[in-house]
Amino acid sequence: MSLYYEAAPFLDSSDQSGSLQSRIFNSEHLKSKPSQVFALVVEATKWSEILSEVIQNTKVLQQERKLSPSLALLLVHDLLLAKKGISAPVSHPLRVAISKHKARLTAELTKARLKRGFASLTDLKTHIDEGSSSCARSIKDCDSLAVEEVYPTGQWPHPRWVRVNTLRTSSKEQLDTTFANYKHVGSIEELLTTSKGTEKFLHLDKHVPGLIACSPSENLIHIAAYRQGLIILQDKASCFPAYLLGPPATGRDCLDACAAPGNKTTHMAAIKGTHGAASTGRIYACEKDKQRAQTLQSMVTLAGADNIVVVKAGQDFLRLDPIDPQWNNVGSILLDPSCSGSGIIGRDEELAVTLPKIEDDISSKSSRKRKRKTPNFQPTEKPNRPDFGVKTQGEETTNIENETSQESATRLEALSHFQLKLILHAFRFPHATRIAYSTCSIHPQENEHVITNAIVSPTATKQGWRILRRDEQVAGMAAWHIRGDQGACEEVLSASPGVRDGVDAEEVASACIRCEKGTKEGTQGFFVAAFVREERETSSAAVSAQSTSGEAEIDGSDEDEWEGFSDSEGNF
Ligand SMILES: C[S@@+](CC[C@H](N)C(=O)[O-])C[C@H]1O[C@@H](n2cnc3c(N)ncnc32)[C@H](O)[C@@H]1O
Repeated sequence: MSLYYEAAPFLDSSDQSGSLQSRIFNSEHLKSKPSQVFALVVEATKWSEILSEVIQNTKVLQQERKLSPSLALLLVHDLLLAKKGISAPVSHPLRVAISKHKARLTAELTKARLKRGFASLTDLKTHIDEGSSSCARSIKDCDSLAVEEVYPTGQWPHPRWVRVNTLRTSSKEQLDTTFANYKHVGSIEELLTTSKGTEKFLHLDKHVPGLIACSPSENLIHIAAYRQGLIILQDKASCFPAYLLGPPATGRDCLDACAAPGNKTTHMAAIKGTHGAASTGRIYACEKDKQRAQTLQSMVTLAGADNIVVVKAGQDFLRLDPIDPQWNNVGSILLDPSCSGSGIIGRDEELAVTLPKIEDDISSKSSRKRKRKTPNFQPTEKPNRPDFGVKTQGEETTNIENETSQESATRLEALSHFQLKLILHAFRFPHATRIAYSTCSIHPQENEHVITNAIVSPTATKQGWRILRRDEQVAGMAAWHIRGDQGACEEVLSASPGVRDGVDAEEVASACIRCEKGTKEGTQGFFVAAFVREERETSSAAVSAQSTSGEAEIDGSDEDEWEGFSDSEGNF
């Protein structure tokens, strides 16, 4: 019997006894692999709202009488979204029945996507993944099965992270209403391994205020609190940058250099909002991509942050003039630039679909760049890639890891330069005293190397920037146990001896915060660090003079060399 015939009853079933996975894995009638049935049902469920609309609009069910709604949903899912397409021979009646409608189904999916304001299928996928999960609620009721059998990748499932939007509500209010029927558990591990019938569980995060972890199977995108912007689905690691940056002194402005889709922007707004709307200052949110800026604007409005956030649609951060008087009040800058996205859970498939063009852009731009000039501060070209203890690192195949080592080194080098360039530009805002830098990459080339290169740059020295040490960080971030890789910092320092005395690799590494993916912490792969300097009076003339010296080879390079990188980001 076909996989689809076997999976369909699980979609139809009103049987809620036990979790979906226990019902599938304990079924005695399956001929297909239970893990395959389980993955298909979970994925199709995540997409059911949109695909049902697509199926209805194409009137496929009226024309293909042998298809039930569930069968059609499963088939359309695989036809339009699965990497390998439909798992049946070309002549299989189900495959024939659905494939002949492919053109209309694809067109309807595009319409459904645009109607929801998503510029690309990748954006929609990210949104869907944020709103649901391919992981099961619990593995406890599958005690007899190895984790690998339940989760074929061997990874721990990813909790559903919820940030309470304190611009619109409070944690107490949400715990008393939206989450009133949830039982509290003491750790993520307990959350991921607890299941009792239909009972719901949550864990209050110990590191970021107002952050809640729910079971992976929790589908919150349909609930009122989400639709009204009271809660925001945001991965734990993605909440670190705004929290680490910290609420700036009241009245000071913030810049979010790379803002769309806006999770960190609205988190910053929520932190600033606690000062009271009148005295918060503004957040200027730059987004180079105009379409993504529309998503950003919608998110800002939904979050109730319109009175704090000013969206600069189509604005390239690198084209802002730091000494323009309009930025005189900017005290903090958040830099969350485009990156390889190697830390994102479920990234592999997405990359395979979307990255070829971007990779082409990066490699062609970077080879053009090499012909022109060599920057003073080159991120180390071929660093040893340390093992950060990511459980599944060997199994992860991001596009970068699939490339030849020369291709991936070239691409990472290009990304590193872009990221370093953003930081050096941020250093020039004369009245800024804090900068947070983050990526959803696990590669040291985009993380420790960039941070250390920035600290030893002439701009950092002249402008007085240094790393924000662990002991100076806000309590939750100082307490986080996974820190940066010292060896990676040492590589950069040893390549630039004497450039800036007093920079200590151990101190820099411990100031860096890392998150690993696929572990019991329930985070994605992520990196964040912050820079700080004392408040000082810097005349515009002095800043201007400084900005034209030093690392001009980096900062003076043609802006268009950096075009093409803007979509390689991971968005949470
Ligand atoms: C990793 S995403 C940012 C995610 C966002 N901070 C969040 O938490 O929702 C990077 C974004 O930066 C934008 N971007 C890239 N280069 C930029 C530049 N030079 N100026 C402004 N935006 C840029 C990209 O278009 C992309 O939307």
